[in-house]
Amino acid sequence: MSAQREMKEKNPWHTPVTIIITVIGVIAIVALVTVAVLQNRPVPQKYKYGIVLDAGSSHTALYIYAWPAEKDNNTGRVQQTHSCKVKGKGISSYASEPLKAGESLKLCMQEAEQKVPRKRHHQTPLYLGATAGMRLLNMENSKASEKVFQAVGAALQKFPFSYQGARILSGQEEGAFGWVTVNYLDDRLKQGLETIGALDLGGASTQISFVSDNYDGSESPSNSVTFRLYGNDYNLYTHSFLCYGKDQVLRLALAHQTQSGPTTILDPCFHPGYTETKNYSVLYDSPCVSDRKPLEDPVTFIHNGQGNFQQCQEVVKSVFNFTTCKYSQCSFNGVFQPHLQGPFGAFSAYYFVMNFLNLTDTSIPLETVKEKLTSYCATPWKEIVKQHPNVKLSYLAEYCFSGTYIITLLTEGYNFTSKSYSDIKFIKKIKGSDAGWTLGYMLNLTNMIPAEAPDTPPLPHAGYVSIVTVMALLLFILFIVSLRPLWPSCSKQPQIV
Ligand SMILES: Nc1ccn([C@@H]2O[C@H](COP(=O)(O)OP(=O)(O)OP(=O)(O)O)[C@@H](O)[C@H]2O)c(=O)n1
Ligand SMILES: [Ca+2]
Repeated sequence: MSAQREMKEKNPWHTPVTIIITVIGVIAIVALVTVAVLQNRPVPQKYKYGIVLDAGSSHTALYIYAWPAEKDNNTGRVQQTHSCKVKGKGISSYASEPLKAGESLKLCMQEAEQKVPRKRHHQTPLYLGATAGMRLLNMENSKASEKVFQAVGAALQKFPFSYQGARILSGQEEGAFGWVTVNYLDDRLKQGLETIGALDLGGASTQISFVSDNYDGSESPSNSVTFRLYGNDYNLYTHSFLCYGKDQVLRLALAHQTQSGPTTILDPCFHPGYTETKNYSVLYDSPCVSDRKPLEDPVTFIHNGQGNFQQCQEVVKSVFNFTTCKYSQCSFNGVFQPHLQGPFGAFSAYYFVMNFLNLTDTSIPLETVKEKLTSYCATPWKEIVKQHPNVKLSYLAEYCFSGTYIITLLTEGYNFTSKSYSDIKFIKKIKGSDAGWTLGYMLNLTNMIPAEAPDTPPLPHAGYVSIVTVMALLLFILFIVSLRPLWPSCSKQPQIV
């Protein structure tokens, strides 16, 4: 008995003071760890949404973007979560039946209603931006373009989103927002990295936008767009060539070959054996070519293919004017262009065409690309149709022309060389979001790219909690150690025998 009592007295952990301190300490640690764990458990992420309709000349596409609800201001955070291709042609093709332009959007809009959570519908901004097709219709018949916008606006307002209007983008906006999109998606803006130029090829216009160190915007100010994004200043060169999208350039090329009003043409840009009867009035029904219509022409002409890349390039070159330039240097049609500075991302029809032709790899020498095009264009139409049974014939017929146009536009038009050609990347998407002007347009209208870099806390939250926990533990241990004189065993003096 007495031995047991002696042991109890000697064990310092059995004194009331140390027991209380230990219990309090354990409770404190448990509380701290619980707080740290609770603070860092993954909470279900809430998202905000935005919808942009890209009303292009050839078709309309709807894009849904989403971003974490609390972090509107952070770069690289907005992502495309869904896209929908509207059935049928672009809204400008409904000039004579505007109500149908509105109706055409319904299916994609209903899809958007399903994709955006119901409780977010009312706060989801919805924009429609129209590009070159509506620019041309507006030039040709402004009343008709107004009616199309009215019909489209009325149709869009029937949906539960926050409709922000429909309008035509200027060529500068289209070019600049395409540039913002690719650089935002590639995380180049927030980090202040070297930017990527943007090359966009549509059906009715084409855009080139890039930052060049020796361009300050003073020469040809109409080509200059300045931005301050995340604390960095950008002086962007941008130009949009109306009528130089691939569908309108095809009209220009055919106009060049039908100047005298022939009944038959042998077109080097179409495959041998291709033959189609075409209507003069349809071909010349566009402000891009209407003033070139032959005075005396038959109703139709027979469009025969010949399949000769080199001669096709000559036809394509004829649609560019290289003779006038009042600036230090020009691309074509007397338009100023500073020295090219890569890298470049080339998207939309650049990608569709080069992807179809298996030519997206720009490490292939330009000479080899031309050889491949030469052999592709020379392939008989019958064989091309056989090789691609699932491709729409209207698309299929034009890839020889389109490939030739792309190579000619890049080299003769914009002055890419055999060397700088490899600075171009043909792309469709970056990190899951389509390259195009729509994301940049929405980021701008929702003020989601700040001019100044946002302040970031020096430590992430998890790091902060961990450090606090470790410090608290250390303090607790120090506290226990500092109480050592109170420990019963320590207070006893060693006995010298
Ligand atoms: N798989 C596809 C899809 C489209 N196209 C062609 O690509 C062009 C349309 O490109 P797009 O970027 O969609 O043009 P839009 O936005 O409609 O036109 P714009 O920007 O000029 O208003 C059209 O000539 C269309 O025939 C193609 O060759 N292959
Ligand atoms: Ca477009």
